[in-house]
Amino acid sequence: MIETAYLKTDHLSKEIKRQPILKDINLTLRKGAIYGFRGKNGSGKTMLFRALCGLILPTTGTVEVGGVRLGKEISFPPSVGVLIENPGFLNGYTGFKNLKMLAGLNNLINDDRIKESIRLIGLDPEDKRKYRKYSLGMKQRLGIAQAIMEEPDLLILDEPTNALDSDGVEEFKAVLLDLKAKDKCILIASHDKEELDYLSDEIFMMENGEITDKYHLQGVGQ
Ligand SMILES: Nc1ncnc2c1ncn2[C@@H]1O[C@H](COP(=O)(O)OP(=O)(O)OP(=O)(O)O)[C@@H](O)[C@H]1O
Repeated sequence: MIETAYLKTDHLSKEIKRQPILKDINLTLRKGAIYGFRGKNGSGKTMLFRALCGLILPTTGTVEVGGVRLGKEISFPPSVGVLIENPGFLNGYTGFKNLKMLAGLNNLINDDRIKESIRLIGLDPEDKRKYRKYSLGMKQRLGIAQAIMEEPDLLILDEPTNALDSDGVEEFKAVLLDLKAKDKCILIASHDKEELDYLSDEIFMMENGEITDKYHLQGVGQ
């Protein structure tokens, strides 16, 4: 089978104030696969993810998504869902209203799909509590729902499960495997080796802004 790359980086490097943060990153990632990124605190996972979704520009090298170079023809990947750090949800809105507001930016999905995404990740779309009353894990679940609700071709999740209970982790895994089966390209950074090994088709190890090792796994559902 010939696998075509969906996301490709070519000698991607990033310096901030002359400090190298990312060093010569070369990735070729396809759709229908889950990629895990592991590495110590400060190894560059979040910065790499920022570069892959167009939030920072490389100092040298390129990022291509769907054959289009970021920062040149387009600023952001055409179809992307992102969970990096704290999403900018509004404290005074319910979970549903927060997602509805964000869904309104692209206008691709209806209320039913928003509610389904909330339900899939174990929250109640009819919950009348405001976001400020949500627990840490509920906030993280809503962040995941936001990232997946439009079923984007590229999904970038930075430590998506660190506040989740075991039910939340199971719901998360099921959602991701369903998206993988729908031919999405999925990237996850996590410190949980077991969870990452379970979900991923390939693992990249990062150290000091470099990819120092990678290994293939069976990948669940293959
Ligand atoms: N705004 C910034 N300006 C300068 N340097 C930064 C900035 N943000 C992060 N860094 C540096 O970039 C490097 C990579 O940080 P990054 O957040 O990507 O690591 P990480 O692998 O995601 O870590 P963690 O596991 O703690 O989330 C670190 O050395 C960090 O100090």
